[in-house]
Amino acid sequence: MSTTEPLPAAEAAPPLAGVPDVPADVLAELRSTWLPRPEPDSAGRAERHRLAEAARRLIEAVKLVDPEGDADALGSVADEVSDLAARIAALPSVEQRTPSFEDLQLHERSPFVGAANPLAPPMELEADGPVVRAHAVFGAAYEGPMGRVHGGYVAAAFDEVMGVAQSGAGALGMTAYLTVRMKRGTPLHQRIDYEAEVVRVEGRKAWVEARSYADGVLVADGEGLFIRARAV
Ligand SMILES: CCCCCCCCCC(=O)SCCNC(=O)CCNC(=O)[C@H](O)C(C)(C)COP(=O)(O)OP(=O)(O)OC[C@H]1O[C@@H](n2cnc3c(N)ncnc32)[C@H](O)[C@@H]1OP(=O)(O)O
Repeated sequence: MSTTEPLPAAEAAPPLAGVPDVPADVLAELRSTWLPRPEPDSAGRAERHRLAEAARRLIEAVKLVDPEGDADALGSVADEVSDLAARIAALPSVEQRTPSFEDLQLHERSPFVGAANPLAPPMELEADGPVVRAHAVFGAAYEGPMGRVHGGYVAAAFDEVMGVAQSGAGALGMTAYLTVRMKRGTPLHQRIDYEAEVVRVEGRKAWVEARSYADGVLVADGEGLFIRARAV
């Protein structure tokens, strides 16, 4: 995959031979975990999303704050944030009850697209069908080389969009391997576009290809093998 031509529109992609025959209602439910991003189903969930967004801003601010600045001010906010963390930890935890469907949604919990996960940029998923399109902006907390996204996060973003592509196509596997060619640095603070599609399925194995672009320029491409668990 060395072209910078975008993949064909999802609607135009032909049905993929070999994809297991997953019942339509099961596929629809799977796809509903990533597209479209649902509105919060409760006031509490909306506030949890607002909290996660505030935590993202906190992470970014902590990453960027100057240690040569006012040490007393730094110490004071460190105490306050520590107190806040303790207050949040004292609230009821999702791990103390049976998770709901909404709790389990990728859009809720994922470290890439999860609205409730402050580690998620968050990435936005854009398309239905076998071709997944996504975009994300990575802040300073994701920095590896100066001004560029850390290679581990570059690869992890591919895992997410490839995982969604094979899941959405009904392959339902887990990543067995992932190869990412980092052709240029992935810049921080600007939109990175992704596209991924299942290219081959054999039995429980699905091969997925993906590409990422910054301002229309190919920055990385790769492929992965996803293997569906044996039927039990
Ligand atoms: C709505 C959800 C959307 C999801 C979005 C998020 C996506 C995130 C995706 C992930 O990050 S998944 C988490 C990271 N991956 C893992 O934790 C996987 C850990 N590994 C495993 O659980 C198992 O190794 C695995 C399920 C991948 C395979 O175990 P199996 O016991 O099913 O494999 P088995 O030994 O039966 O081998 C089946 C075939 O696959 C081949 N194979 C197995 N592992 C392989 C490997 N690593 N590389 C290449 N080939 C492999 C194996 O040779 C064999 O080939 P043949 O059928 O041709 O003989």
